[in-house]
Amino acid sequence: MPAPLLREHPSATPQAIAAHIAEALRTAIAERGQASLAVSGGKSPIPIFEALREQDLNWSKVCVMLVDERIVPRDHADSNTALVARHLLQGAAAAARFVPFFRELPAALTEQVLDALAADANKRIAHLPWPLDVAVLGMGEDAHTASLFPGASGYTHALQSTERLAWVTPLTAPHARLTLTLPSLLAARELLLSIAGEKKLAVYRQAAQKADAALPISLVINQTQTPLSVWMN
Ligand SMILES: O=C(O)C(O)[C@@H](O)[C@H](O)[C@H](O)COP(=O)(O)O
Repeated sequence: MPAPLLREHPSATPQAIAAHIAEALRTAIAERGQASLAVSGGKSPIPIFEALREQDLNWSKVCVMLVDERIVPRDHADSNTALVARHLLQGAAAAARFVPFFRELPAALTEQVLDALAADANKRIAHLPWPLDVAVLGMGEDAHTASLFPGASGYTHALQSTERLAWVTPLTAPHARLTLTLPSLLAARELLLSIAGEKKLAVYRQAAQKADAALPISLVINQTQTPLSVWMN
């Protein structure tokens, strides 16, 4: 039986997901005068971003940040910051305030440098409206979500840290990352998870059975703190 905070939306369209996000942001603006939205990178959110930017919303009251960022320069093909700039912060949505985790990058990413980058990024996001109103999550076929990659260095810390953000170096995906920690994701007022395709659906179904740190998304699904809507297609 699905957890009480979990709502599944089969045959989801990017428009339906965008309408749901926009409604939550409008409510936040009406109640608190501003809204905060964290979005995932990767490929699947692109149609959602393009539908969301068309929503009727007072974008100047919306703060946008990433759920996770690959530690690459902004002009790198894998930059989530560039992805958001290209696909979400366009038209009326360009009025949103986007807060990047970093600007300049050091040449070598030692653990010490990663600690300093994470500390600096934590400072950058310290003044944003918090908890997040909405966090939009994706999922990989290894059940990672945000940059919570099973077995990665930094993973256990990112599951437990009281900081908003931490670094993670995945074994199975390129680039060291900065990611919102599990506690800060679960502190959001609302979580959305978007998954597409049979393979991801099977992983989701398996992860829905029980919380297991080997399947990071299971820690988001099997929690009793935050409403989670799952959008499948
Ligand atoms: O890598 C990132 O930047 C992510 O935020 C990550 O968690 C992503 O959501 C999944 O890897 C799914 O990625 P796709 O949408 O590309 O399948």
